[in-house]
Amino acid sequence: MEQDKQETQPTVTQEEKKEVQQAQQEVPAENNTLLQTNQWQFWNTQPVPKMDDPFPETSGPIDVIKKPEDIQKDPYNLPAGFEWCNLNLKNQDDLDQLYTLLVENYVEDDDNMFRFDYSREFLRWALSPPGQYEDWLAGVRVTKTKKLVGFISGIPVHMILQKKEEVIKMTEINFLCVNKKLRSKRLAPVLIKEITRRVNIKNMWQAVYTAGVLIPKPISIAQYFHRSLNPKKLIEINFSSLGKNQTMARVQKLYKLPEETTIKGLRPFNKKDAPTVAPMLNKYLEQFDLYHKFSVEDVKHYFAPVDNVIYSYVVESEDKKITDFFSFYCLPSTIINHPKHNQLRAAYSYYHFSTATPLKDLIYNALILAKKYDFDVFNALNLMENTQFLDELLFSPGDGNLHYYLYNWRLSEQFKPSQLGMVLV
Ligand SMILES: CCCCCCCCCCCCCC(=O)SCCNC(=O)CCNC(=O)[C@H](O)C(C)(C)COP(=O)(O)OP(=O)(O)OC[C@H]1O[C@@H](n2cnc3c(N)ncnc32)[C@H](O)[C@@H]1OP(=O)(O)O
Repeated sequence: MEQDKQETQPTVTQEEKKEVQQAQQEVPAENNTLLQTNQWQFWNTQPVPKMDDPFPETSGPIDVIKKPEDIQKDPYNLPAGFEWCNLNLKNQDDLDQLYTLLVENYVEDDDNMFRFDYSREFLRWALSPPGQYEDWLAGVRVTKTKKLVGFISGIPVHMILQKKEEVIKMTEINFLCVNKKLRSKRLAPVLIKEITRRVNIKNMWQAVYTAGVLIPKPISIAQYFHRSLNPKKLIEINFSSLGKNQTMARVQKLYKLPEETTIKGLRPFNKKDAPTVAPMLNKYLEQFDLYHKFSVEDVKHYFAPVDNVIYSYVVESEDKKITDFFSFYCLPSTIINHPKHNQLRAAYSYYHFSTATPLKDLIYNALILAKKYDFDVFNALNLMENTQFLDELLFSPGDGNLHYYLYNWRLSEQFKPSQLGMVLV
């Protein structure tokens, strides 16, 4: 939800910006008491840095690698009446069950007005990348009814940290979810321990994940920014509101976009572009301290356009050379209990690179396309080089933070959002 209720371009001075950036590097003040009581019953047992640990001289793993024979062979015990399952998203019934679990129980905003509604096609796309392991989509079912009540996913990623040459093969964890009726029963730690076991079996010892909640210990804290595309609807659903002295007509005029894109040579990405796009994207990402190194197969999978899932574009020069790239993904939210609207259509800025067209122009064209595809809002995090375009393209800061985490890896520094080169869906 938009934090700034003013539907105008935020007027933030450079100094204020610096302050915000600095604050983001520190643990938020309201969590100081948690920090002192050190109350993390589960997280205190895990190989993650403590909130107040000093930064070491060098980065590296926290726990030693276990010998294969020391990795627990059997799944972790579940409470009586529940059982483990592997989800196969090619199976329509499994896909339907996962969709239903998430659409009814997954992440909501702080005011419980919106809940993510990842579509079935989106889940299939996000959870079936090249090299996926079938037991990394771990579900918990009620033994009697087989109803899916818990889930956690891992996908393989090849990470580069702090500009080192070495690729660290790890897992990206996402979609941790427990049915609302089973909350606060310590099921989440069991899901996390079980996926850890399944990842360790594949001889991988690190993970990357993001969460709205604060747990020990974020490597960085990014912030969401929102660009209105359909201001009338956003105001009607209380996502944003009219500022003082503003009229709906003025706000609509402010956010109006052209019907057609403005960059010559802009066209949808095609799988055939992957061998060119993969090295260019990796080259762009090299400037950041945390990123996933994309293979050609990854690029084909992650960026081949799919309606209502992923939209990707390249800019081609007159001599047919690809110079720039941008993409955004489609993640609607259910609008909880609204008399008129039931879904917020949100586009999220994903990966991009630019060698000829300024980034601001690329994202301006992403906005035009997102509007054309009937999205209500375009969201972006303040990571990578995104602060270059947020102000000028009329994004307003949101009220939620996104914490980035690494499992079993201690960093020698706290990352600023601008050091992050990775977007998790
Ligand atoms: C080497 C490989 C390693 C692989 C694993 C790497 C780690 C992956 C880590 C997971 C990355 C996930 C990335 C995403 O998917 S982030 C999205 C998370 N999902 C949601 O927010 C959906 C709505 N909420 C729920 O479904 C439940 O509230 C969940 C399932 C989140 C917790 O269920 P419940 O509310 O019924 O709680 P509990 O009684 O079972 O358990 C309480 C314990 O769980 C800790 N908790 C709560 N929320 C989170 C959270 N988002 N990440 C990590 N830990 C979390 C909490 O601090 C407490 O521990 P401690 O305070 O006592 O210490």
